[in-house]
Amino acid sequence: MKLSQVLDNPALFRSQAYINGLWCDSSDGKVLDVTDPGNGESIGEMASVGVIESMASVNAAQAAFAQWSRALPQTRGDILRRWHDLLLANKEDLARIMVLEQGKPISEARGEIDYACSFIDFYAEEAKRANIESVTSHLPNAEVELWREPVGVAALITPWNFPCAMITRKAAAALAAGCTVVIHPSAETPFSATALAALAEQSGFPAGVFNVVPGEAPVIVGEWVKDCRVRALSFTGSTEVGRLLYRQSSDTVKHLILELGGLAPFIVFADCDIDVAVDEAVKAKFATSGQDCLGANRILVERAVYQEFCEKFVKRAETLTLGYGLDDPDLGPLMNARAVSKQDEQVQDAVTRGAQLATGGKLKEEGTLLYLPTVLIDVPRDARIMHEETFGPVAAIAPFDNEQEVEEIANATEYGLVAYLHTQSPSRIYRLSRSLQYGMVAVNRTKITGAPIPFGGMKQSGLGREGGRSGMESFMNIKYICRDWS
Ligand SMILES: NC(=O)c1ccc[n+]([C@@H]2O[C@H](COP(=O)([O-])OP(=O)(O)OC[C@H]3O[C@@H](n4cnc5c(N)ncnc54)[C@H](O)[C@@H]3O)[C@@H](O)[C@H]2O)c1
Ligand SMILES: N[C@@H](CC=O)C(=O)O
Repeated sequence: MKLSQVLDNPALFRSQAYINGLWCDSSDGKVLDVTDPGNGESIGEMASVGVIESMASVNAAQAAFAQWSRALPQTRGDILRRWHDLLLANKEDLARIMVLEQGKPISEARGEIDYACSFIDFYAEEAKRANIESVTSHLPNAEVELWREPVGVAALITPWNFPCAMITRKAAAALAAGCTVVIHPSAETPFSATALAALAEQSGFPAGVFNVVPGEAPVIVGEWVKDCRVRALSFTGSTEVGRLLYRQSSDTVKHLILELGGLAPFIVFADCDIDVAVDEAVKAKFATSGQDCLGANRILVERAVYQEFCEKFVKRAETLTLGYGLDDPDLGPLMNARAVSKQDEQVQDAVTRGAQLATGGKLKEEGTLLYLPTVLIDVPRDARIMHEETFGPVAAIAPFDNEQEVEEIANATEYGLVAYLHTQSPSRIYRLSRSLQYGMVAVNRTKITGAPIPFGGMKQSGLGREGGRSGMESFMNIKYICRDWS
């Protein structure tokens, strides 16, 4: 099915880059073929632009910065608000675009549009609150002020698993702060990005403020990292590419926001409500077919309730439906064949090292990307799945005997994005919330994200925060003014 055939609003189907308020093809005519992971069919071709367009996007964003950064915050907020309203008005079409290019179930896609909108809503307000701060002076006859000013052009690089929300979480914050943006979406999901650009154009962002540049990532982003005019780089994606961009940005000392991979521990103590813990673990593992940076990668269960938990979890996993996103199953397909191979490799490795495969471990049907919800139990600590992000529907469960042991297992990783904890003991909640080396700790629940919170990780899960007040401050410099009044 072609994307253009499933939209009520055909203006959302854009197959070109959006630079300086104009839609453009690649100067060398290159295109990307985008396929539906649900059936392998081509849904359309997107312009795959190169160095010329990448540089042009920065030229445009730099030229637009002077006016946009000086616009009243209320004006920026009003335009963001119009963008928000247009996204909501086109929610069904945006959700369908996402299903066709990413594969997720339509209910999840609709949920993502709401989530994406919530960031624009939040920052349309927050734009007005970049207040000047007065500091009580430490010097005689001096007035001390801190001003918050936009850093300049911001490069935003986003992954395929949340094709809209990862863009709005960055772009709304940067635009509210007064930055102009150049956005590079993943090659797997460029149509969501250009649909957002079509709505941004309609909202009235001046030319050059909002640019979307699809194509080969190393070519496009490679220009941006070198360019001194790009003052901030906000990246969401794998830790591997994050490390590369960190190195590449060092020559021009950019502000960096890195939202990288995770290896979340999901810790279940015997004193918790096991049925709740099972329900929450199923959500934390299988949402978006496990293709979520917050996905529960290691499910660690206290030995006294281990067997009960495993039986209930396996039963639940086996009831989950798997199918085509528009039919709204519980799980959709994986993004590509590489993701399928990774599941197979991690399952094989765990089994070879002594884990038991309780269910799944293969595709629902050969030739598809529909990987069965899979549960491995008694997974040994040296298995790959206990150290490498799975990013798929394979759950790894292992027992533990005491708090000290589980804390040590949970922290024995380079990652530190989110940890889940299930226990009724207030003192244990307090102790572990302190000692878990994670940027976010979810206690007796799975859903914790939203526009007002500072999303982000520690260690090699990233730098800086997105969302909330800190999300906007990431795109601002503090200028210190000291005035003599004697
Ligand atoms: N922490 C978070 O908020 C968060 C959110 C979503 C996804 N993720 C992570 O993202 C990963 C999955 O997404 P992905 O497969 O799209 O990640 P990825 O790192 O392969 O790609 C992310 C983005 O980087 C671009 N990119 C790829 N290679 C590049 C290069 N050499 N130079 C410049 N840019 C390059 C891609 O085109 C894409 O736009 C997982 O590791 C997941 O945990 C993190
Ligand atoms: N699930 C995350 C995105 C990571 O993949 C979120 O809620 O923002």
